[in-house]
Amino acid sequence: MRPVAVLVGPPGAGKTTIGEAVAAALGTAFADTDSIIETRAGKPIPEIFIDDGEPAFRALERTVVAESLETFDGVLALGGGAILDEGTRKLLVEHTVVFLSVELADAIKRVGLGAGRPLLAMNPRATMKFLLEQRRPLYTEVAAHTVSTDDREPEEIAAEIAALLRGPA
Ligand SMILES: Nc1ncnc2c1ncn2[C@@H]1O[C@H](COP(=O)(O)OP(=O)(O)O)[C@@H](O)[C@H]1O
Ligand SMILES: O=C(O)C1=C[C@@H](OP(=O)(O)O)[C@@H](O)[C@H](O)C1
Ligand SMILES: [Mg+2]
Repeated sequence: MRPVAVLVGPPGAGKTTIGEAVAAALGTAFADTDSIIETRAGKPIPEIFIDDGEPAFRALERTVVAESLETFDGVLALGGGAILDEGTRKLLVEHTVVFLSVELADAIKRVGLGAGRPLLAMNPRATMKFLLEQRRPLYTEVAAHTVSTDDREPEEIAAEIAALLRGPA
């Protein structure tokens, strides 16, 4: 088993929201590695960062992503920072990866003051600007398709991705 598609992109790109809609359109399951991590850790992501630190979160993320890439049959959304890990990027070479791109203005509008994303809890605008610049080449490196989400409704974006995954009629 392997995912039908893997969604990557920065926080606020809409991986969770659009992933669910794409899975519904295709009649497949949806999973988000952040939710799996929370279930496994028994606590929300901000608490993992506070109690155990970011390196512990990244280690758990690496394990959960690798397992999901091997076993999950459906649309899989990754957390925005999963692609920072070189091993994860190597695994993604074998998969259909869709990069949901977003520019700073829309990303910040969507995540506000972090909304459960500990990396953005302080100084969200400067942090998001840094994350976008640091990660853009990594998202591009792993992706077979890039879909822009700026100034677009989730339903429209999901329909485009579902059509792309179905392939030519
Ligand atoms: N295309 C979009 N336009 C407007 N708001 C969006 C769009 N995509 C997602 N959102 C909103 O932005 C927030 C973050 O979306 P989410 O799916 O959690 O992103 P990610 O998982 O990539 O961090 C949510 O409140 C969601 O409803
Ligand atoms: O960008 C990141 O490093 C992170 C993004 C979050 O997921 P979303 O991209 O779904 O917000 C979550 O995995 C964690 O807070 C770290
Ligand atoms: Mg998400």
